[in-house]
Amino acid sequence: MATTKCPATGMRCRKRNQAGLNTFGSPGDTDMSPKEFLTCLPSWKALQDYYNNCGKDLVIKKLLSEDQGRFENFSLKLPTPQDGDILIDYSKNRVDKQTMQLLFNLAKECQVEQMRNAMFSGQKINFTEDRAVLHIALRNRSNCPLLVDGKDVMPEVNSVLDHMKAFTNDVISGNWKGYTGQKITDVVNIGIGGSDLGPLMVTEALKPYNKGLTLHFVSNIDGTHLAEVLKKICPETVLFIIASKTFTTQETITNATSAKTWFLDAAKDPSAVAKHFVALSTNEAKVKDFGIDTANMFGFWDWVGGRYSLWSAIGLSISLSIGFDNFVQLLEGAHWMDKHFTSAPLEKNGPVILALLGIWYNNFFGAETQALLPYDQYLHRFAAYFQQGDMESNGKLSIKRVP
Ligand SMILES: O=P(O)(O)OC[C@H]1O[C@](O)(CO)[C@@H](O)[C@@H]1O
Repeated sequence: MATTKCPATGMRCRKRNQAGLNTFGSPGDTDMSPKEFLTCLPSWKALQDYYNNCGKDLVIKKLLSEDQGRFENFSLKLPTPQDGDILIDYSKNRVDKQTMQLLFNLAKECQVEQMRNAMFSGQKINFTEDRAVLHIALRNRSNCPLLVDGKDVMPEVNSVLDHMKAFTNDVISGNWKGYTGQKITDVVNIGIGGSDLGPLMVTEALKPYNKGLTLHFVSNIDGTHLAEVLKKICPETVLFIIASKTFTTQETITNATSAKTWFLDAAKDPSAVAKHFVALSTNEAKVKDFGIDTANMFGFWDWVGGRYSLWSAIGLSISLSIGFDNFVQLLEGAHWMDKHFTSAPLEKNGPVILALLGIWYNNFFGAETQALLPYDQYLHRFAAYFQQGDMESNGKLSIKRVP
């Protein structure tokens, strides 16, 4: 069987060929570096030529004054079922019609649509770890079967959601009591990376929907992060969520252990841990070792990437903050966007257009900085969340600058 190098990693990509995906449309073996591989594509060369000839001189102010219909031509309105339109206005970018056409040609030559369909059908497109990339199953509100290794993952997804619902309702209503019989008032999520930033960003963004519990997030290995939170809470009324896909991450386990010591100093009785500690993880054995009752464990699966895990049990802190019904609405919104992504043609596809603009700026303008400037104070954590996704996708932390 022919192997190809993956342009993203340079690794030989037998797995991807086995999945019937011919990497980036390239037949057979190649010894090219990933960058060479990509830059040899005719669509890439056409973009480079266009950039050299006129793309580099595009000026937004001039583009706007020369084309009265620029806003209409370079924007998308995506009508949501209940919440009005999402407007994606990309008219204030250094692109013209020709640039966009060449970018769409690149996407087609790189088989973006085929790769997207492979991802949505549970194929193991994460060939370096031999895993499916299926966070979309977590928000698959249509509930249509999604198969990984021939097995429908939806029953397990729904069963964890049921567990999250029952638990959320119990804690918010006060049915769930602490070791002295008091209701929970504070929730501390201990995690890092995707097990922290996604829930932190969403609970901040959706603060107006908060149902009454106070949420805290601890991620830093510097003990003062936890110490400052411990000053604000009481062992009798706190719930610790230990959020870790692997349950081996040093920062998280260190902070979780300190939290447990602090708690037991007050409670004295190890059986009280069950009332105040829950785990979100894929690693049942490690959760048990830590001393958390697996009845209080909310599971997920290896096909959930850390940076996409807020849609999984890792979103329990979100559910506790805004209530389970609102958490489901969040899943519905993401599912709606997934449907748009899978059905809209590339030229009218919001996520595809935004990604292509990134490719244009990053590679042709050499822009190293991308600024996210949310006006809305509730979105103030968004940049950190986005940066983690960006860092992990690129395998490096990129501080970027748009010229
Ligand atoms: O959830 P875990 O296993 O503790 O990992 C935390 C984070 O560390 C990473 O593995 C690397 O940053 C992320 O992917 C993940 O979100």
